Amino acid sequence: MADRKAVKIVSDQPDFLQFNNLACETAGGNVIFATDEWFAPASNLLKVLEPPEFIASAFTEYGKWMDGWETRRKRIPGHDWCIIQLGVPGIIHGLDVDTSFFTGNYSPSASVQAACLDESPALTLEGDRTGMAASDSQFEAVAKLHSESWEELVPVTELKPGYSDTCHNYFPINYPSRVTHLRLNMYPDGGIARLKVYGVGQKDWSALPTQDQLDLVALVNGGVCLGYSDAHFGHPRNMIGLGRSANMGDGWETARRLDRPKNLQVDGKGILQVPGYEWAVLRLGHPGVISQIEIDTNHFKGNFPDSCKIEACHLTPEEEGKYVSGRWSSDPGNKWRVLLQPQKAHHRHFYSCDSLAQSGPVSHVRLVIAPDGGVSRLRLWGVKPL
Ligand SMILES: NC(=O)NC(NC(N)=O)C(=O)[O-]
Repeated sequence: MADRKAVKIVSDQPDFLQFNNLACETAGGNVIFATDEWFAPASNLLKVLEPPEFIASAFTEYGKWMDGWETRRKRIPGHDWCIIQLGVPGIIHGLDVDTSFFTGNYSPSASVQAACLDESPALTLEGDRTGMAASDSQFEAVAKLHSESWEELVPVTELKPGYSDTCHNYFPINYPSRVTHLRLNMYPDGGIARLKVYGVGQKDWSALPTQDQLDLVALVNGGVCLGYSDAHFGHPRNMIGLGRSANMGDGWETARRLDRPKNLQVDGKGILQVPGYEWAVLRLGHPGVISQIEIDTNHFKGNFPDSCKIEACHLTPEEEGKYVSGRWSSDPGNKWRVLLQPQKAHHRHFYSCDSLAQSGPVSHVRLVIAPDGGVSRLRLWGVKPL
């Protein structure tokens, strides 16, 4: 089941939660090694479409079925750890070590290390439920090559147990370097439901020929959502994920606006005349001139928007700073230029756009949907400037 839980930003939540999850399975994240996966596999850490669940009656031949990574009660020296390859390498701004439903068996402490292993031989290691010693030595052989590369992101820190009011263990991260791999250490053993790695992808744009068309807002190319008016059912960052969306949970979906007129009217183009709209602002991975737009409302069948419009502008990092204090908080009103006039939006649409209207490269876009609804994907094809 898709995550239909309301995405509600409450004031005591950290700002970094707005960024992309660079490690989740839908972004291509992968656990490449775990010291022990007796009760539950470490790959569960990266699930994103399913929030952690607890099924009281579910048991496996290994013990109680748990939705997370859970190791044995350790009876030998050492601690448990796993290596995660990020789906999208980038700059990490925060972590959520989520212990949901691990109460009498949560990991009491954890630490996180990071590395940039772009140039490394592929790490293709396998843990299993019984033969950890062999896998450990296999890993150590490779890890030795890189032992100097691992930096501490989070020191050994006590975790809170997985009750609904304590399960999120948030860690703001201030680490300016690009990360490709994380090592999650549990001290000494136990369970963690999910690891969310919030950040922004970083691509080597210098290696890309300028004439190449690229989806400039894609998660893998460094696109990021900076703010939105509403994300009740799904966060706008989902629109820039890989491929077509998996289901309705893998898209931006707002609540129904309450200011919809009681009797709806349309204009000459069939567009609803409504006072309200919803918006999401995204920063491109690199400024560029956009020539093609894709707006896909896949899976949103009874709840696609009536219309959508795209505006764009160019902001320097300093200018962006004026509008983003933690989150997108004010708006460069008069800087927006219309890139796509209001269009009906009810399936997968491709639009050519007028590069002249951009009068040069743009760095930010605002998708405006009216009155409300869901969009599964937004693609903005263009070229970076010469
Ligand atoms: N009831 C349990 O969860 N027990 C054990 N864990 C699992 N998954 O069976 C444990 O104590 O670690």
